[in-house]
Amino acid sequence: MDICVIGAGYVGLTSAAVLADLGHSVHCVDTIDEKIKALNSGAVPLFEPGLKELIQKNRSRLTFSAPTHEMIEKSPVILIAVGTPSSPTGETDLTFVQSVVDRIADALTTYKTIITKSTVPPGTNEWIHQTLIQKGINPQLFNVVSNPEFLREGTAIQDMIEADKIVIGKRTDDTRSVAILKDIYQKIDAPFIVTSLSGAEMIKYTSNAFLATKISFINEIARICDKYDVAIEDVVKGISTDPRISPHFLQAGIGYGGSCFPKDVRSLVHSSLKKNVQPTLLQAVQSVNQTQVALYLNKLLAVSPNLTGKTIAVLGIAFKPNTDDTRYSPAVALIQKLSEQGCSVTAFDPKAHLPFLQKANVKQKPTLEETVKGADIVVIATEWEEFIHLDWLNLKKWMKGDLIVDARNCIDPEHIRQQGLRYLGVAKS
Ligand SMILES: NC(=O)c1ccc[n+]([C@@H]2O[C@H](COP(=O)([O-])OP(=O)(O)OC[C@H]3O[C@@H](n4cnc5c(N)ncnc54)[C@H](O)[C@@H]3O)[C@@H](O)[C@H]2O)c1
Ligand SMILES: O=c1ccn([C@@H]2O[C@H](COP(=O)(O)OP(=O)(O)O[C@H]3O[C@H](CO)[C@@H](O)[C@H](O)[C@H]3O)[C@@H](O)[C@H]2O)c(=O)[nH]1
Repeated sequence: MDICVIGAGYVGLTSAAVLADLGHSVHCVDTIDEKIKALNSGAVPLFEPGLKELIQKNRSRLTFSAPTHEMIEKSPVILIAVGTPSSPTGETDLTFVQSVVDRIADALTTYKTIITKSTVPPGTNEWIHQTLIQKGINPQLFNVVSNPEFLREGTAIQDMIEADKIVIGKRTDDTRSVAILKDIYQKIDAPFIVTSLSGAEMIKYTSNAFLATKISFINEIARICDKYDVAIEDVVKGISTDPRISPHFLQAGIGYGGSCFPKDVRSLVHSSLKKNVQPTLLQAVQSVNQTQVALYLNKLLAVSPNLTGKTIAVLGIAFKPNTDDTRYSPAVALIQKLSEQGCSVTAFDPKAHLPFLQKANVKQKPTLEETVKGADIVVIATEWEEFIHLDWLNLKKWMKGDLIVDARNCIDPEHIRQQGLRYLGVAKS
């Protein structure tokens, strides 16, 4: 099948590569010229494990270009994967979706299945349908389908190919789309969940809000455990054998970040308030998360009250391991807060770059050794494998001080102490 994927970001590129790998002919378009140039020269403008290789493998079925009238006109299936960021009020900014809808309307002459993969608030897909009709498009010429994406950065390809479900939201008068989507995804062995347009939109937000809730819940429990000298890991181990709880998404630390959880919880809060429903629990989830970085900073200040003039090495910039994405990264927020304390911050990440212009007292270093050399304190802010399995004796030699702050609960305090270093964490005995 000929598919036009609009947007060459994490979701668009992964979708394009996976759909090409499933045997479809895919045209991936983006408005950013440099991205298209990079893709056409064999580079991938973001880091996602396996993506470059999958694109190379399927290059004969994959083209990259600016969004042209012709590209949209000739594709019977259009997949929208553009960004849906937060506006300052928390409401989802649909500017990119709106511009795609305008472009589709200009090129819609033959029947099309318009699939929305971007995460959009309840009511958006129906709005797309109505907008196209208002623009004079015959409703017989298209169907709008909500097909939210559940991939995680770092494991995007596997998550898409081994999906635990494929959610399809459609209008009741749409008799064509389910068969078309089943055809597109026929090689993926996952149950289809067919629901209304807003039902699919709500499934996506509910999934992210539930996972964010688990994280804030365990972070709150860790705060209590910290006061009673209880290791949070022991508590998680103790509760997670119960299948009703499960061990997943119960890793305590500096909180959730990334391009999805913060903005999607905000958006759901906004959608809720818009209909006069008080989102008490969702707001509490946000409130815990927004104070996690300060919790770690205060722990550090309790041990080392004056950070002025100190050198702090922060290991990790990305919002989680195995990605170069720094959107809403708690590690970046921590670096920012530390820099405001008047200390010198050196930062290192295997893939990510500091998003803000480096300040006089904040420097990203190219190697671990250069980052840690002369540091009074080392903070693990993103749990990359290589930080979990550091050669601590070497690290100790490079450091001036001896304090290790584990902001991701990812290292063994006993092991650190055995190397002659001091360990600081929340709810770690
Ligand atoms: N990143 C994830 O892990 C993830 C997972 C599931 C769902 N989502 C959702 O998927 C959507 C995309 O997320 P992302 O992280 O891939 O975004 P992104 O910001 O990485 O990429 C979006 C791309 O769309 C392009 N674009 C914007 N307007 C365009 C237009 N009119 N025509 C062509 N291209 C255009 C941008 O230039 C950009 O390259 C969002 O709604 C997000 O919430 C993201
Ligand atoms: O137990 C945990 C699990 C995660 N996190 C943090 O939570 C954030 C999000 O992590 P993760 O969910 O692994 O990454 P994303 O790539 O943002 O994926 C989420 O957001 C995507 C976009 O909507 C969805 O598609 C995915 O299903 C959903 O997991 C990161 O900062 C993690 O460090 C924790 O603090 N503790």
